[in-house]
Amino acid sequence: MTPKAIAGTKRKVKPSKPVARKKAKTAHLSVDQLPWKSVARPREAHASGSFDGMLELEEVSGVEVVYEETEAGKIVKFRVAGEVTVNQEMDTTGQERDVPAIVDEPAVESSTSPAPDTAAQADVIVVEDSIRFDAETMLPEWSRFSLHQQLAKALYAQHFTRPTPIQAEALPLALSGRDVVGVAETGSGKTLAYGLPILDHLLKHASTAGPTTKERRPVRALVLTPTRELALQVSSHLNACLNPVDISSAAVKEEEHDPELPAVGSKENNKGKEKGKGKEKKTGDAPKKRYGPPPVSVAAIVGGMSAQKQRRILSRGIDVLVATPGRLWDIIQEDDELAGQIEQLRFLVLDEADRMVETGHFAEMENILRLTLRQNKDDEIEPEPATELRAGDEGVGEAEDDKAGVKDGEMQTFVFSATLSKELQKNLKKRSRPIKNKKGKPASTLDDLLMRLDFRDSTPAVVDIAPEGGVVATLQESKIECLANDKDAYLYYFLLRYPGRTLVFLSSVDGIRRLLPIMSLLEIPAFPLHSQLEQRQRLKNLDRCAVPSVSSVPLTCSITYPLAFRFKSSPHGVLLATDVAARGLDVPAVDHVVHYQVPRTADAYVHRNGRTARAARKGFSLLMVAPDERRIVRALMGSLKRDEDEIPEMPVELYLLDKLKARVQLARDIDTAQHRVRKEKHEKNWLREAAEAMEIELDSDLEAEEQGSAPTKAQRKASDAKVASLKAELKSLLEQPLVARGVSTRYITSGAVSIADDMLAGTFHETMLGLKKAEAGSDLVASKKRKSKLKATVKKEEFEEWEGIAE
Ligand SMILES: Nc1ncnc2c1ncn2[C@@H]1O[C@H](COP(=O)(O)OP(=O)(O)OP(=O)(O)O)[C@@H](O)[C@H]1O
Repeated sequence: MTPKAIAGTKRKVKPSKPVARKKAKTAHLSVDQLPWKSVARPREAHASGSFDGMLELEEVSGVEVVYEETEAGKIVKFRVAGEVTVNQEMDTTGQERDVPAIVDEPAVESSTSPAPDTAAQADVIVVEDSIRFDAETMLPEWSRFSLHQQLAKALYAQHFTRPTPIQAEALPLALSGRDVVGVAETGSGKTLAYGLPILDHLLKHASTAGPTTKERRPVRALVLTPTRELALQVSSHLNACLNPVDISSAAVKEEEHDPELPAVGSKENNKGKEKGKGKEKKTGDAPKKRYGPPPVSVAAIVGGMSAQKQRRILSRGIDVLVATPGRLWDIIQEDDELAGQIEQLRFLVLDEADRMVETGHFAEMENILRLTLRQNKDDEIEPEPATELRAGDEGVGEAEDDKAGVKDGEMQTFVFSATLSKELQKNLKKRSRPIKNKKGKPASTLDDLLMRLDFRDSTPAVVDIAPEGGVVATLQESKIECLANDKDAYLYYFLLRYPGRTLVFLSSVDGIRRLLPIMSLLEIPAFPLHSQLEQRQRLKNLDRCAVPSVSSVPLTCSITYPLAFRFKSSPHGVLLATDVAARGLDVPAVDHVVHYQVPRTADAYVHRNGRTARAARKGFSLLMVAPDERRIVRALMGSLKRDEDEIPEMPVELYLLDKLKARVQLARDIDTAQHRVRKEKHEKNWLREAAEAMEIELDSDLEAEEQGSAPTKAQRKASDAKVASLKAELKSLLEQPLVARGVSTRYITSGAVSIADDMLAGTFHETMLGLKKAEAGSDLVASKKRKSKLKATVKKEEFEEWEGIAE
């Protein structure tokens, strides 16, 4: 096969095996040397159950498989898209044959990012644009950062037209070599705020950083995250910025977004320069794919991954390693080379640093951080007095003084979270030791941990743009004050009244185990997520509630995702979760967060709420408050410097709630009856199995006792009948329509409330007849108005009824 001429090639890379160069047009490599590409999965794909526990996915594309009959047996040939042909010869028994390696000259995309000279890295598809990409005009809001062309294209392709506020504040600092402590609201794009400077540096220095063929690519950046899910998410978020991008299809998508934008190649577009939009210039026909080494690689190494896979990833070389501290420390202990690389890091990131200490990773974190300390004490810089940067401050983005910033080639440190206390930020910046308690210990474990960071910057820049009180502008909060026993009914009401993807936070695994069967009996599609589930099941359940968001689907990438990569979308999915899901997870389009139990800390409240209202989307949170939790709410709001009455109360149609309470009670009765039977069976089996395992015979008295306490056949029959009758009763209740007070379903235009108009307008509620279809947030606004009118007329004492119950 003859490779096609490579049009527009700016630079050619020497073949990794010079002997074979130009002797043939084909490459004979082992399976591992095929151009495997780590698939940058959409963020929610970390949740994909379709992967059955696979935490990393690689694919090889553009490879044609050809079978040839030869005298020696059947040969399998892998033909790679016209540029390189990779032959893997096998006989019919599947034995690989040793064929000399011959590699064609791969093309690289840009002269600014020459690729390392290594065959192991010849595994990325380079897309030659059919239109010219001009960052200045196509992505003007990012142009001041002069990001590497690849990153600009990726941002364009993902329709990230402008930086988010934290990105706008942190990028200039990080790009100019400062250490940065970034605090910004949940879902505000912190990952790219630290990720883009790292990738930009690595892409721009790819030529000098390139190792030789035999060397393992050294880890240049380490991102530590508290959970596996978050590590996988960060890795795929960063990989999405490195994926080859086909700008022509990105431009087409852009047009879909903005109807005013002329079609690529249209007359208007060709006049683009004058019009100011659609300035891309067509330079050819369909985009061309070619193969070249990846200038930068990002991968996650987390618990649950096979050792073999881990070794393969590491041996191939990772520039940006995203890891959880526990697993990373395990590997470091057995891998001196990796330990050496961690000592030489160019970037260190702590994402959600405050959670890291909560999850009990303190010891591993401490060990890893110790590796990043400077060996030579003389290198340490005297800390400067602190000056805090706020959005809008002059001088943001410029070095505060001549000494600020890290020396060339030294490690830059980024610490990001949505919740880092002001006191801690100040201490970090001044690098002063935290205030100690009476026993001489630091004020908090987090203080202690962060004080172990060896910032190379004399004055790490602190960018704190977290909103006052931790509330994201697009989030609407609400609360329901009710008895603890009524929470199931109120939750059920909320889920029926406001269908949507809902994340319900409970404080214990037992709570989830109790609620799950009740929800299931009430036909609510609920899934559990907690630490006692297997990782695979956790990811699967998360997936069930996730759908791809527009920004996360690689619409413009030249790589097509495998078919298995389908999402089980469930627009009304309900996830019953503990705080395992509270931090960092970017599950797109979560409509509501419900705090079934009041969180114990203000940070937990902020992070739980942060699972909705992400990336400037609207979101809604509901706090369910039992009388004994009011005290906690008061303290929680106090520590956020807010007034507890600020959170408006959710309106509830009490007439319908009563009907739902009856259903919930039945579901509980059924569950209790079934649970009793399950428990009896379990206990009986347990005793037998334990006796069998110990090879002992059950004491005859014990057996008799067991026989005596065990339900008789008649009793079992009676209990089965009871469950069946309760189930039938519940079924009939579930079949009955929920009709609001005063509504006549027989004569829809009559009755105190006519539903005819709503039916004609299509605004009627499908499950709750008589109510209008509404978003939780809009109902809240309406009820707020209603309440303020009422307030003018009704005596204050009447509103204080609740207070009476609470005290
Ligand atoms: N400039 C941008 N424009 C539009 N969307 C963006 C931009 N940058 C990031 N996003 C999207 O915003 C979402 C949230 O980003 P990210 O997960 O980084 O938030 P975060 O601040 O780290 O949140 P958390 O504190 O909850 O971890 C992601 O889906 C991401 O793709």
